[in-house]
Amino acid sequence: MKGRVTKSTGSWYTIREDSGKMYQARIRGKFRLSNIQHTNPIAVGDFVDFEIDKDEAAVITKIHERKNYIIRKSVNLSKKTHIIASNIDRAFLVVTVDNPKTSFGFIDRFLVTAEAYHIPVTLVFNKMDVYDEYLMEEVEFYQKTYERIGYETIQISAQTGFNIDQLKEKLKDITSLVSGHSGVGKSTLMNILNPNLQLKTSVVSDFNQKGQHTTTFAEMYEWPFGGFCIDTPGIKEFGLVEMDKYEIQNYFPEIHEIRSNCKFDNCLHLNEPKCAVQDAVEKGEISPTRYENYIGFLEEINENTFS
Ligand SMILES: Nc1nc2c(ncn2[C@@H]2O[C@H](COP(=O)(O)OP(=O)(O)OP(=O)(O)O)[C@@H](O)[C@H]2O)c(=O)[nH]1
Ligand SMILES: [Zn+2]
Repeated sequence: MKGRVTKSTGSWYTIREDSGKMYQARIRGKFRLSNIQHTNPIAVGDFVDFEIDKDEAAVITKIHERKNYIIRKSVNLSKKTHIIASNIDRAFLVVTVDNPKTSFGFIDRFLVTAEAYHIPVTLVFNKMDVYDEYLMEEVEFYQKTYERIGYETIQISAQTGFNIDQLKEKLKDITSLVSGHSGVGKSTLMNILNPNLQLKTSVVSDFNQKGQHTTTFAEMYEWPFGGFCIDTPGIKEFGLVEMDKYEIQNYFPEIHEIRSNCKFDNCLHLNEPKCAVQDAVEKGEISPTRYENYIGFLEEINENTFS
């Protein structure tokens, strides 16, 4: 049988069979032993083969190759990482320009990490119902900045329902991740997209009241209109993936596109002569804030390397 892992506790895995029927499954030891890189051999989002053994228990027999996956550092001290979720078709980053204001820095950090993970991103501008003319212009400025380098954007209001049908069209039939920092209206949005999600919120708080481990696990939900959403409680942003200083430019599409025009192959676009990227910033073809954030991320990497 074939299915997809929708939830994992570490020893039990919930599998949604292709027909929609749910199973509780275990894994065979060999998966654990063969896993040298990650603490969890199987993650939410994985496509798996499974069978029902002689004791009527479901057992996972095979994991299909992952298209992509997101990770976090393992809680124990090992060098291994924990796979949070896999096979994500698109991430939707909910942002607001007021109450709270999402910064370019936060957005760019998210985009760089998503690029490193090979996950396309749509920027969702929420709370459009409350913006005055000035803030609307700010939204449009952000949209222009990101659309011209290839990111999709959409304006919505989770409160009034503005453009929610258009957003559903984008979420339909794919596996998505919805992120955003605290207060942007992510929960409000999830609840209008899927009223069943309200259940989950209360389950999580019960769990915490018992004084148990507060690490919550990712879980995959089916949207009522088709497609899946991977919820990662407690994870507001991706952790920065470990990167080499020469690698970062690959995750800025507008830099990546023109870097071969720089005089030096190993140009970092800081103050090297005949640098196509610095020229493009000067001509206004590359957004100055994007360029500043590129330099900021480079500096962070340098600090980590020397400490
Ligand atoms: N005006 C307006 N308010 C909104 C909208 N969406 C959410 N809000 C309000 O913004 C506040 C934060 O919304 P939440 O849905 O709790 O935000 P969140 O992103 O889930 O925040 P955390 O729970 O901290 O992660 C609440 O007071 C919502 O009522 C919107 O489209 N318009
Ligand atoms: Zn350069």
